[in-house]
Amino acid sequence: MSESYDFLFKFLVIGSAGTGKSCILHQFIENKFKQDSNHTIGVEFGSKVVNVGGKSVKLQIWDTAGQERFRSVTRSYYRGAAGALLVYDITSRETYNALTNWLTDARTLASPNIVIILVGNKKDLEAEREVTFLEASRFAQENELMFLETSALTGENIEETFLKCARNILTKIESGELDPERMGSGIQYGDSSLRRLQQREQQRQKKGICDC
Ligand SMILES: Nc1nc2c(ncn2[C@@H]2O[C@H](COP(=O)(O)OP(=O)(O)OP(=O)(O)O)[C@@H](O)[C@H]2O)c(=O)[nH]1
Repeated sequence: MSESYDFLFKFLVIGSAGTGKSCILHQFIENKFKQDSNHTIGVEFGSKVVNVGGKSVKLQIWDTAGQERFRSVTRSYYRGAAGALLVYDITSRETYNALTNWLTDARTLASPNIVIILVGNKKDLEAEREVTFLEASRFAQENELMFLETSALTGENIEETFLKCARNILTKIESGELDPERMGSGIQYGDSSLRRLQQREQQRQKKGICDC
């Protein structure tokens, strides 16, 4: 069955190994916690259509391996991504310290305009927390990132993370800051949008004929 949607956005999920990227994607798509998550080899893929501000948006999501040995493979998937979830584990300072490198990769390899949301995962493990909410919020602010803490285990803020990122991209399209027709924007018009654009163009042409 063909799906109808207004836009398609390409998303990446990046961050160090073991931060919970695959579990976040699984929770978002299947609405349940992936019990037996193994390290991702290369990349995995998922997609879901969501409603954002009255528009239907298909999210095409690439979940990348965090392990260094897959870095050359995963980097080749960055190109033309419209949005990214940059994930660290709130119980691991090491994964937080690695954020700057991941961020540089995303902005140089995907696009300087990529919309990124910083995600502090494993919020359910409060007793083991090594990174405070405040310091991560400051990092987000300094680097122009949105920010949420999530739990792929309980599902807290998982859907909101994807929606927040998609909403931000949509706002930028509407304000003209992002152009879906630019090569490598990571955005495509879906059937519904194309039909609407065609109708608008036909009306514009009709008006042009009447005007002269
Ligand atoms: N308590 C808790 N554990 C989590 C959460 N998310 C993931 N985990 C656990 O963290 C481990 C790593 O999760 P993955 O989703 O495989 O991590 P990943 O970031 O995809 O790892 P790579 O594929 O190696 O990059 C697993 O043992 C998960 O069960 C969470 O929100 N809370």
